[in-house]
Formats: sequence, C-alpha cells, structure tokens
Amino acid sequence: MTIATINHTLADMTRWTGRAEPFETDRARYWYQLAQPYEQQCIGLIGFACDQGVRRNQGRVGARAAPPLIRQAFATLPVIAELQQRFEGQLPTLLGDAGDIHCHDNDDFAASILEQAQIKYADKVSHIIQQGGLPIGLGGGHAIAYGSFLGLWQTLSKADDVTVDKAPIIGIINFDAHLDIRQSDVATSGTPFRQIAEHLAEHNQPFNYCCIGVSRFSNTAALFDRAEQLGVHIISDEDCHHQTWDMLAKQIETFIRHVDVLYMTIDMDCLPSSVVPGVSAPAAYGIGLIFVERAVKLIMASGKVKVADIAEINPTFDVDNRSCKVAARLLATISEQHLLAK
Ligand SMILES: N=CN[C@@H](CCC(=O)O)C(=O)O
Ligand SMILES: [Mn+2]
Ligand SMILES: [Mn+2]
Repeated sequence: MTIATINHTLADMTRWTGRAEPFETDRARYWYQLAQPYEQQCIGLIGFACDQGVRRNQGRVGARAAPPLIRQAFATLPVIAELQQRFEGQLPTLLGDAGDIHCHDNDDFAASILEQAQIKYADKVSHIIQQGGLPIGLGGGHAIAYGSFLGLWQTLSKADDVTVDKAPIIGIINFDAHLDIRQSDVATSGTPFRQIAEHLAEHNQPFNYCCIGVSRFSNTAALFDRAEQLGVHIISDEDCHHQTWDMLAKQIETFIRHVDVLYMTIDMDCLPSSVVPGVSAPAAYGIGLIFVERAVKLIMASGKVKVADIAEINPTFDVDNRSCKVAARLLATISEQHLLAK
C-alpha cells in the first residue's frame, strides 16, 4: 500500500523549453522565454497534480500527470506581437510558475488526502490573488474546482471592506459535459459545485453557477433535478450547436452582469473526444473549440475573472499530445486576454 501524502514542489524551470530562433529577430518569442519562478507576476500558474477525486468518482485515473505536460505544450506557443509591444521591457513580469501541489493518493478515502490537497492549493490561489495576479490552475481532476473556489473565497473574506451584506457576488462559469453537483459521502471530481453551493448557503451567499456544454447523456435525471433546485443556469451542448453566437453570448453576458467576480473553469471533456481524447470521461458530442475559445474571450473581457483553471486532462489517454495542445491553446487565450485587458 502506498502512503498517502501531499506536498508542494517549486517550479521546475528546466521544463520551460522550446525552439531556439538564432536567425530571427527577438520578436520570434515564445512563452517559455517569459516564464519565471512565481514571485508577483501578472499571471501565476499553479498545478493541482491530483486525481484522487476521479478515483473516488469511479473514473479512469491519470489526470495527476497533466500539469507539467500542459505547461510544456504552452511553453512552445509563440507570444503574439500585440503583447510584446504592449509590455516591452516588462516581459519578465507577466508569467510566474508557482509549481505543483501533489496528492499521492491511495484507496483509503478516509485519509482526507484530497481535502488537504484542495486546502493547500487554495492557499496558493489565494496568495496569488492577494498579490494582484490571476491564478490559473492546471488540473488534475475537477476536484480542483473546490480548491479554486476556496482560494477566491479566502481572499474575498480577508478583504477589508467586506461585510456579509456587502460581500461581492461570486459567479462560476464551468465549461463541462457534466454538472458535477453529485451527492456523495466524500468529495470527488463529480461533487465540487454541490460543495460550493453548500459552502455559499452556509454563509448566506447566493450560488450563481452557469454550466456550459451540459450533455443530457452525461447527467442523470437526479442531477438535472438538483440543478433545478440549485437554480443552475444550463447551456446544453445542443444549445451550443443550434443557437446563434449572439443568443449564446447574450445568455453569458446576462449571467456575468449579475455578479461582481467570476471563477471560470474549463473541464476539457466539454470538447468532443475526437478533439480532446485525453480526458478522464470523454464526450461523444461535445462543444466546438471555436465556440469555447470565443466564449472564453467574452468572459475574460468582462474583467471580472479572478481565478481560472483547466481540468481533467488525462495524458494516459492522449493521442499525439493533442489534448495537451488544446489545453495549452486555451491557457494562452486566457493569458493573452487577461494581459491585454490590463
Ligand atoms: N468530473 C465529473 N465526472 C463525471 C464522470 C462521469 C463518468 O465517469 O462517466 C461525473 O461525475 O458525472
Ligand atoms: Mn466533465
Ligand atoms: Mn467536470
């Protein structure tokens, strides 16, 4: 039997590598050339190398290996000209790597190892927000979501001007085939948004949850019942294909207008398994990458996103690194939009 432990490892900067461009101007620049060990950069990457929640949820494990592979794929993407111009002379202040929280799990669910990992990860998230940065979490299973939320919650609770009746309204936008509001005796990758709903209810705060890409073939009627009880705003996978962009954008904008701050999470199984094969629970239908990227830009443009994460990549089932590359593209999109909006 393995011993259940959690630990934090600092950024491994030897992983930030990519193409050398000795014959080009210095505008041939890649993200690997920007990354620094996290201090107080505008963006702080923090890995959640944990798939205990997937295991507890009877899923196929492997997501714990994803954070360094998503980083590696991101490292090789070019930095767009607009960003280089805008931040000339300040490029080392843009991207920090805060390392990974590891959850070395076993089958002893009572060991609370997942819960401890979520708390440790939440502390890092909170620290980055308090330093003025945007934390971007790299899962790991979708149990990362409860940690990301807790990190945001901790920060908001510490703010000087916050009282119960004046607390900022939190909105959560999740791109996911699954609602992840399961009832269970332990936390899993299928329970985070139900846990968040309960946490908010305990503190007399509203639960504003918009789930985009929900599949009627990936959620039971019991889950749809709970979604209705909790007032979840559902935009189904079929809606995403059949409705116009203007109609979808309006729904998302209306949701955003009613909240003060946002937590945005992308469960990579929202995309079709032909596009992202390396996930814990693949989706047959899925929503388009073109739509997801456009929606992510719209959400980031609100300026309300205080924490974001990318979850559920499972490298064991990836093909030709395809899934990590899609995750890296979304990570670059979030990063670009955040920085350009500054
Ligand atoms: N993170 C969520 N996972 C899905 C898993 C479904 C499955 O294994 O088929 C869920 O709980 O609904
Ligand atoms: Mn999912
Ligand atoms: Mn999920």
